This record gives sequence, structure tokens and C-alpha cells, in this order.
Amino acid sequence: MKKIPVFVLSGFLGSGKTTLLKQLLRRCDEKGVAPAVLMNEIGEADMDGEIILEKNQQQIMEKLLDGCICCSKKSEVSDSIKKLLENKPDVIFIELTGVANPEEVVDSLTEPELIDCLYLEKVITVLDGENILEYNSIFESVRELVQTTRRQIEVADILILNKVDLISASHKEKVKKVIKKQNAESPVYFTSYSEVDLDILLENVNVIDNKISLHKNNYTHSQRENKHHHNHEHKHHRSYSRINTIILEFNQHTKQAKVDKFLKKWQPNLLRAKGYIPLKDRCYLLQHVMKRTYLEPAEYKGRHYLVMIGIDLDTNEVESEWAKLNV
Ligand SMILES: Nc1nc2c(ncn2[C@@H]2O[C@H](COP(=O)(O)OP(=O)(O)OP(=O)(O)O)[C@@H](O)[C@H]2O)c(=O)[nH]1
Repeated sequence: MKKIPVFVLSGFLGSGKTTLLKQLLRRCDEKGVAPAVLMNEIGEADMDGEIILEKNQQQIMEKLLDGCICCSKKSEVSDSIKKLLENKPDVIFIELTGVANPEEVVDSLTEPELIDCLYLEKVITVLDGENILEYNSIFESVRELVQTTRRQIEVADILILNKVDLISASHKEKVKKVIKKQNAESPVYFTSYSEVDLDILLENVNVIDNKISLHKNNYTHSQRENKHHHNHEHKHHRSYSRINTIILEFNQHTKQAKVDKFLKKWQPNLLRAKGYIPLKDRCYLLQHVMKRTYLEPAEYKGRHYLVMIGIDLDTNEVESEWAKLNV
């Protein structure tokens, strides 16, 4: 009986995980294998789910919203995976929130009911080449950001150094050195828009004829799971509480410059912003990573909104400033 491989996609907010996931799903389609996806988003709004589903409506997806995968969510993680297993996928992808430690999800996979059905194939960490040195520097980032980034690098089986189109050759070398210091074993791929040789990543993914069905079994650790297993502490949860999410709504269409100016106001506390925003001509998908804002036309028909993820963002202040904009 063959077990189902599970990939954990980790990496800080906006590094390019969803961009990679979309390609992995496309490649699965080409290979004729059935993927399943578990997405974990901080905040109630299901942004990435919508982004993926726009082009891959038929994909099997479970979503965990409003919180990072951690102790309190562990049962929800395994419940979601059990639901995914009902559809008999050949591979499962778990995209973590940018602020989660990858090994936390591995705890959920080692639950007795699941351990004989699936195994952790690879932890893939996607790094934002433009900002990784900043995230990694104790002087420039808050402590828990540095710890999370280092953990994501340390436990990765594959490291994808993304956004090389935005950095110089010398910066690339610098980043490589820093990464290698923290994880000398795993291969590092340099990419733009997370374009990597997908066949290397999916080398062990095939159609599984004889899937193990879900049933209670004895708890056994394989070597692989042991490598990623850790003594889970509750402490980390508190530290993430500094990271908060604010959802803002639009009453009418707005101007790009207005939104840009608003987002700039919250630097350096603002880590990420995403949303479907109404400009005069149509709806756009907005993605804001560090100081950069990306806009692309979207077919989205739902309610317009902007999600802000930040560290120590003052919700009241943000909301009252937003109200003043009268958008
Ligand atoms: N210039 C440049 N932009 C990129 C690259 N990869 C991704 N982006 C853009 O960066 C933004 C964030 O990419 P995502 O793939 O959504 O990042 P993510 O890691 O899933 O983000 P979270 O879900 O917030 O954790 C999007 O607008 C992408 O189009 C790259 O290599 N170069």
C-alpha cells in the first residue's frame, strides 16, 4: 500500500508560495495526478483560496482561516486533511501562512489516524530574495520574525530563493551565503516567479492505485517524520499575537494613488496587504509586499476588500484613517 506524499510550502508573507502552488497544481494536472490543497490564511478573508480557485476551480481544497497552524488549530488541521483524503488524492499540498513554523504542521500529520495514510515528502521554503536579508537581520526585524525565517530555512528540504529579478548578482551571492550558513544540506534554487523545475519537486508524485484508506492504527514514527518532529511549545503562540490582520471594505470605487498612499502610511509595521479593489474601470487584485504594490485585473465578482497584515498595527487607528479616505 502506498502512502500519499505531503508537501509543506513555507516562506514568509508574500515570498511567492501561492505562485509556486499554482504551478505545482498545473503540473499535477499534466501528470494526471489528483492534488488536494490545504491553505492556511491568517484573517477571515480567504484571499489565496480565491486566487487559486479562479484558475483551478476543480481542485480539491480545504481552508483554515483566522489563525496560524499551531496547537489550538492542530485538530482542525488533521480534520481538514481527513476531509481531503475522502477524495483520494495522489498528493497533498499544505500552504502555510507566512508566519507559521513549518514543523508545526508536521505534528498534525503524525496523528495516529493519519500517519499510515500519508508521509511528509518535502518542506519547500520560498524566500523573498529582495527582503530576506532584512527579515533575517536581528537589527532590522522584530525577534519573532527572525526566528520564524530562520526556522523556515533550517527545516526546508528545498529552498527556493525567489524574486531574483529584483536583486543584483552580488546581493544574490550575499543571500546564498546567509542561507547556506543556516542550512548547508538542502539545495537552493534561484527563481523568478517561483519558476523551478517542477519535476524535481514532484519526482515522487505518481498516480496511486492502491491508496491506504483512513483507519485507526498504531502510532509509529518513521525516520522521516522524526527528522521534522519537534518538542512543541505553547510559547510561540503568544509571540505571534503581535501579528494582526485588519479587513477594510470599500463603499465606492477609488484611485490607485489613494490606496498606495494609505499603505505607505503604515510602514514599517505593514508586512503584507492583499485585496480586490474597485478602481474606476474595473476590479483589480492588489498585492502589497514590503514596499511594493502589484495590481492585476481580476474577474472577481464578490465584495471588494483590502486585508492588511502587520506587526503591532493599531486597528482603531487604521480603521479611522480608512474611514477618512471615504472609499
Ligand atoms: N517581481 C517579482 N514578483 C513576484 C515574484 N514571485 C511572486 N511575485 C509577486 O509577489 C506577490 C506575492 O506572491 P504570492 O505568490 O502571492 O506570495 P505568497 O508567499 O503566497 O504570499 P502570502 O499568501 O501572503 O504568504 C504577487 O503579486 C506575485 O505576483 C518574483 O519572482 N518576482
